[in-house]
Amino acid sequence: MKSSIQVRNITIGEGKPKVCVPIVGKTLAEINEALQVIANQQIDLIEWRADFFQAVDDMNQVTTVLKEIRQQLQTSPIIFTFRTAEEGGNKKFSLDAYSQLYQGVIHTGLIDFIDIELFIEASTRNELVASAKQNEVLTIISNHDFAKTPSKEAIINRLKLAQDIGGDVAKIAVMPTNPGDVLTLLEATYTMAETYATIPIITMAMDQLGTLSRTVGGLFGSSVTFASITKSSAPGQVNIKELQQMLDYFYTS
Ligand SMILES: O=C1C[C@@](O)(C(=O)O)C[C@@H](O)[C@@H]1O
Repeated sequence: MKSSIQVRNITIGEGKPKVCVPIVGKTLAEINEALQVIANQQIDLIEWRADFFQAVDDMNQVTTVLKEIRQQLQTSPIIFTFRTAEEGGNKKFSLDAYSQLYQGVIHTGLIDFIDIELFIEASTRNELVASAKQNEVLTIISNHDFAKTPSKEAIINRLKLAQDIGGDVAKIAVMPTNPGDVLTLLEATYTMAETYATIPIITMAMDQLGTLSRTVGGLFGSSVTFASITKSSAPGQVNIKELQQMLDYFYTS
């Protein structure tokens, strides 16, 4: 099975994997600096990792940043992500605070995608998915295992669950401790993409060991790869220029 979605000027799940760059600034000034650098690069999507932003608990400031990003990158799809501390993020937030932030951001009309974690409390998660759909915001349902690489079956089951609860994209990032773990991730990706997926999937093995998955993961069915531009948002992200060169090597379109 193969599936794709069209968003703004790109089709996710078709051809060369799309390159996403995370913005990890702590302040509006730092975010603006990153936006200047991004403007000169060939990128497909940007992710605002709002858990790095100092004033993420102030909805007015969050909206100001989103307006700035939208204004400077008019054609790129924007993903909004608050990564919880439980899954490798930078700030502790109560479930209520997470939910309020997400509802607020969904209603701004400034984003294309919102990244909702698969394993937050289920009713809140489902409410957020429903709210995103009502407001025409696409959902990436995500899971991050910074401690290990789950079994092939467990990886597939998480991606399937993300699909079953209504995600538009299913994503998983795992931590390998040996090369076999990277193979497990790639095998799970391939089986999911070929056999079960009705939506695009994004997978990666983190850290240096996992670099292979960030460069050739697309051949196995992963539709987006995350690259660093100034600072990285996760271990093992390859710098955008090097990544683009490697992708050119493996894909023609
Ligand atoms: O989920 C992901 C993937 C990621 O963790 C990575 O390993 O590249 C980076 C995060 O910013 C993003 O939200």
